[in-house]
Amino acid sequence: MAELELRNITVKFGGLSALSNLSFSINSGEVLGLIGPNGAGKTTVFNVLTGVYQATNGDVLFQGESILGHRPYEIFSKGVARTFQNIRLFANMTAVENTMVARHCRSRRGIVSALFKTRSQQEEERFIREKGQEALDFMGVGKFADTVASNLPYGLQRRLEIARAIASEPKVLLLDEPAAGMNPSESSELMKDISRISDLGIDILLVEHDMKVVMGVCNRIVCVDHGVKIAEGSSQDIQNDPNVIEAYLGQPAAAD
Ligand SMILES: Nc1ncnc2c1ncn2[C@@H]1O[C@H](COP(=O)(O)OP(=O)(O)OP(=O)(O)O)[C@@H](O)[C@H]1O
Repeated sequence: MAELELRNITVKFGGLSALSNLSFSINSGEVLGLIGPNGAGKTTVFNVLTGVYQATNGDVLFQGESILGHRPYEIFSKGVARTFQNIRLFANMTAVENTMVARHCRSRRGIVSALFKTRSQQEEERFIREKGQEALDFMGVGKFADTVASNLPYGLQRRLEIARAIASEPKVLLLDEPAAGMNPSESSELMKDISRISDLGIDILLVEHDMKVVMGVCNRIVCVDHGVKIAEGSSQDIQNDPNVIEAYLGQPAAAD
């Protein structure tokens, strides 16, 4: 079943079509890779799926219902979480506070109980902290719970960003270049993490330039170039696809 779907999406910036009539879906239980050369439109896809950009044409469906025109916070609350190409943590908050902010989207208490710190509010706050700590533990950064985010080394900040997304208990997680800046051993750890996240029942859309990571963890891959889908299939199909080879190398694959 399609969990999150782009249907005939076009996004224009002035005269430039960043996405043209693009359709694909992230299905239940899968890790879907989205690849393409620089400027192909991958981040624009994330911004459309999360309500940051509005499409010029087409529809976006979450669990079969249109979420077109919904605000980013509403889409996040429905269960679509993301990480960013350039890490965007709350730099002055501790690691656990970062995860707690994300978890608050699942809070049942209103503003009144928050203001008056009612007993039920205090209990819920404790619960939110526990859930945040669980997400940190899951991503292996539990012992840094009380460290201010900006004081964490880069690799741990990347892990914290994923922990923050997981703390919101998403149904779908969009990862934008999570291996950027990682060394080979960190990116091979990341591959294991992505599989463990998938095992939690979270569907994943992975944008990544590190092909070893993409080919290693994705069940299926979509390749875009100049905002158009040029190939879709298994990692093997994609590696052998002449359109993909041409998009990356700038010329058709040599015939035998
Ligand atoms: N806010 C914007 N205003 C104008 N043009 C934009 C905007 N966002 C993206 N673009 C353009 O849309 C095209 C697609 O950009 P996008 O960032 O989605 O590509 P990408 O595949 O994520 O690239 P990269 O791999 O380099 O991150 C590019 O030509 C880019 O310059």
